Amino acid sequence: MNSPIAIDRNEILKRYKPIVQHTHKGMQGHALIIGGSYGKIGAMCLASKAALKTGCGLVTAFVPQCGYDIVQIAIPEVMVVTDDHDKYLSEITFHLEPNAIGIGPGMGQKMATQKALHDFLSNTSLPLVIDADALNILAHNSSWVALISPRTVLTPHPKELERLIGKWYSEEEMFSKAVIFSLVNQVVIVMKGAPTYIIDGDAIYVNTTGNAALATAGSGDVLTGMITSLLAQSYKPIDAAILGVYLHGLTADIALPETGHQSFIASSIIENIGKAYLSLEG
Ligand SMILES: NC(=O)C1=CN([C@@H]2O[C@H](COP(=O)(O)OP(=O)(O)OC[C@H]3O[C@@H](n4cnc5c(N)ncnc54)[C@H](OP(=O)(O)O)[C@@H]3O)[C@@H](O)[C@H]2O)[C@@H](O)CC1
Ligand SMILES: Nc1ncnc2c1ncn2[C@@H]1O[C@H](COP(=O)(O)OP(=O)(O)O)[C@@H](O)[C@H]1O
Ligand SMILES: [Mg+2]
Repeated sequence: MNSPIAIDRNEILKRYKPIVQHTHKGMQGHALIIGGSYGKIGAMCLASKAALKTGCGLVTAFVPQCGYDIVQIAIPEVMVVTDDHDKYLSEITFHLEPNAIGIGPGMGQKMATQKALHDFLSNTSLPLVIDADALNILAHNSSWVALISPRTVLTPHPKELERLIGKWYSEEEMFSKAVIFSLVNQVVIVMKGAPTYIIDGDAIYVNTTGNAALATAGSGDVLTGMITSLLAQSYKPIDAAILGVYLHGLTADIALPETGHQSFIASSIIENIGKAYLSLEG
């Protein structure tokens, strides 16, 4: 196994692209976030707001109908498109041209949603982040992994990773299975945890930011929105994954002296994205 490359400030400054003065919202990229189900629309609010606060110009959320008012009221800056079904996704069709898509937060695993994911993956070649229930559906239907476009970013936590690549009995075996999965399927794997590793073929990166304050509901949903936003802003998938994971962790390092571990919540990540960016400029 290659020794991991540390994702530190130096690595980030090689990749970070400051905003150009004469940009406009149409140039900043349009992110589409797909997911949500009855009782889990919050995951979509978090991911969509995080996408906006990471800098893309436009964000649309695709949710079941029960999510319409919730997302519109929670984040007026986000546009909303709804599925025909009230409580879960049943068919993912939209008439927009996003630059990147994130799919999975709060999506659930109903049979109709599984079929919708299958049809969606068969028909999209846009830069993509796959998270949460979309990963779980892929794990149940392993042949569908072949439908994923090359360079897609997968963001499993340890349980989701295990469902996807199977059990491991040592850390070495975990890395070897993840590297093989990445090579065979040509995907970037963000192995979330403490620390988070990023696997891009046989290249392995380890993040240096973040702390236990991130062990809170919805912090992965926020990360999905952040990486999707960076993809929509034309970052290469590996750079979007590296920068997204670094900034996400940095928010918790910045906020910790004020919030302590306990009162830091997923919304605190979103609130501190601006300070995390500013620390790159200094
Ligand atoms: N407000 C909302 O709308 C929210 C909605 N959400 C949405 O809910 C959906 C389900 O997502 P989910 O991740 O909670 O469920 P699931 O895949 O069964 O995994 C849970 C199990 O995984 C494990 N595990 C996790 N982390 C681990 C670690 N670091 N290290 C080790 N193990 C770890 C742990 O297993 P255990 O240790 O208990 O065996 C745990 O019990 C999804 O769509 C998501 O987007 C949530 O984001 C919350 C906010
Ligand atoms: N102890 C910890 N130290 C650093 N990061 C952590 C820790 N616990 C969780 N995280 C981070 O928080 C996020 C959790 O993601 P996930 O489990 O998908 O949350 P959710 O599904 O609730 O949104 C990941 O980015 C993970 O790396
Ligand atoms: Mg998650």
